Amino acid sequence: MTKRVDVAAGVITRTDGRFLLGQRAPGTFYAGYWEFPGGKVEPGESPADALIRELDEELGIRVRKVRPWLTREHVYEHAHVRLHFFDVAEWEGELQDHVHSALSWERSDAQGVGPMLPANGPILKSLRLPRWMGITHAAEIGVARQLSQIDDALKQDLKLIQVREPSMSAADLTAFAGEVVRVARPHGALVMVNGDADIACEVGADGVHLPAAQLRTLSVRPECDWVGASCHTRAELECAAARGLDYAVLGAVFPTATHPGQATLGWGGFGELVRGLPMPVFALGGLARADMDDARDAGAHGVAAIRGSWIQS
Ligand SMILES: Nc1nc2c([nH]c(=O)n2[C@H]2C[C@H](O)[C@@H](COP(=O)(O)OP(=O)(O)OP(=O)(O)O)O2)c(=O)[nH]1
Repeated sequence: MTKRVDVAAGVITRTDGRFLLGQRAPGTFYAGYWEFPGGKVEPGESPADALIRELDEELGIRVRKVRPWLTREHVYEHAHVRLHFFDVAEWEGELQDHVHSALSWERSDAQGVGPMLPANGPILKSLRLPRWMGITHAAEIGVARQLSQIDDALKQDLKLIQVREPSMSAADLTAFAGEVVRVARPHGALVMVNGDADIACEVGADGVHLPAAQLRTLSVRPECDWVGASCHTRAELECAAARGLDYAVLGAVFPTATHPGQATLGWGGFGELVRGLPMPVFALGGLARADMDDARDAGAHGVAAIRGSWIQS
């Protein structure tokens, strides 16, 4: 039977958005490959405590705060590894590497070093996902007004848009989504189209976002670069994970105008539901920019919002 090993690894991000990778030293397993700093969880230790210890031993830094992010499993020749990835939110000290051949600060969109450890491919893809997702409601406020709000938000820092227009005809959705893709491109923002992979492809969007009902009946992953889904329960989140989806959106955290009367999770309920999942999960429901820290403390990748995303015009 393959040995099972728990490993804790940390994403240490600089203010310019670059994250730290280390190159495995000669004489170790997969020498020369690049990894996130971290190491094995010892018996009786929590993954978070293991990471704090490893970052002190490996890099000489004192970590003040880590936030759970993703948990992925990978079967290597030597062991079945369960990797607990954390966001290293606060740390102190000077980096002094004691174990790697080299360290490098890398960008998620244009990584300069390689090869990465085989388990880390999806992690790098997850790091390309922006933290804030703006969700459209053009059918409610009018296409022209929505496009102008998108334009304003893109000029600020919006990098991820979900076109969600369940009441639009296919023709109107195609035209609107095509326009969103056109305005988003120069800003390097990703666009996902809710509910229709064919339209997503036709307009050159980056991906498709599946409503929960479509997720439940999905047999094969749509052929889009990015595939995400809306989830409300642990079973739906596990379904999204089992289908190899790139992200999920989970809500409602707080009451919303879109779904009045819907039961809410609060941050405690949200944190319970997302624990141990392999893909990033956005928090949704009654949230605004100011909620980002609470969301990430609860284990969210970021925040998704309809009303909270758009600067009123
Ligand atoms: N630290 C870290 N380990 C990773 C990443 N991705 C990945 O697959 N791993 C795997 C490789 C190893 O099997 C394990 C890390 O264990 P480790 O670095 O403590 O130990 P090791 O196998 O090199 O050897 P040792 O401690 O027994 O000397 O997790 C990553 O990004 N960071």
